[in-house]
Amino acid sequence: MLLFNLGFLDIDFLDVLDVLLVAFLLYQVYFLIRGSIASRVFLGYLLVYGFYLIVRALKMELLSTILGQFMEIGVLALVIIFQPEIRRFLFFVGRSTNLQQYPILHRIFSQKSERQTTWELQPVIDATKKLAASRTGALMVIKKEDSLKRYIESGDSLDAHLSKALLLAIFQKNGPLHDGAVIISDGKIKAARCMLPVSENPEISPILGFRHRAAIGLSEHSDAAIVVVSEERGEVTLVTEGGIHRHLPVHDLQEKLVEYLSER
Ligand SMILES: Nc1ncnc2c1ncn2[C@@H]1O[C@H](COP(=O)(O)OP(=O)(O)OP(=O)(O)O)[C@@H](O)[C@H]1O
Repeated sequence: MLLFNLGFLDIDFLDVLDVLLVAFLLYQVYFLIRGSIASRVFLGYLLVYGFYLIVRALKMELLSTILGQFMEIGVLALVIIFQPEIRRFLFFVGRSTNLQQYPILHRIFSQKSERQTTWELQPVIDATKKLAASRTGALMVIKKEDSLKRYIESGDSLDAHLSKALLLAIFQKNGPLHDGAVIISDGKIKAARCMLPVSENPEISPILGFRHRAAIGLSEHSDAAIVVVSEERGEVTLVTEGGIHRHLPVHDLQEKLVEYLSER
């Protein structure tokens, strides 16, 4: 269906839709990679691509063949370079899809895990209170739906019953297990000394160091709830995919944790 004619250009409905979709996709890509080194690589690739289109339109055979080959390899190179961003994008798309609407998919993809109850979370709340009061740094990950297998495997396996005493012992300043994160799932401390992915988001306050960046990094890759106790300031922070809640009084932490972990 022809919409309008611009001199030598016939523009129909599908062309307009095509341009709008490309613009939307480019904006999403920009949104995902802005501020990172990847954004400069992407800009460089776009410039070379623009140059290639001009060279091809001018029918400069040799140059367009060379650039054409480069573009083909470039797509593969882009997939490798942007692997974390692509993963984040697909994760975001997958997460935005409410599986509850599709019972069969929900049954296939949702892991069966016991819901954390207030009672199960009590040791985390009590330990957080004590850790914050004594300004002992801590990083505690509480599993929701997404598997945290690779992060659990990065640490020392414990599979121990969750208790306040054990959490306090783990995060003791000179203890062998205090570095890294503890991962809690189904009322158990699965592992300690776990390594989390560090967020590269340039908008994170410079006041927050690696403990907080690791918590934010994990929230970009999973739906886990992460509790951080700052060693420097003794403040409590809860990080979830929904955002960062800083300066949390302990009773607010409990409320927010229960609310977040029980919502689907
Ligand atoms: N990628 C990571 N995964 C898990 N734990 C990490 C990671 N990076 C840092 N940590 C933990 O954070 C500690 C360093 O915290 P750092 O002082 O840089 O962070 P911070 O956010 O400023 O916290 P604080 O306010 O407690 O000082 C490390 O000793 C380690 O236990």
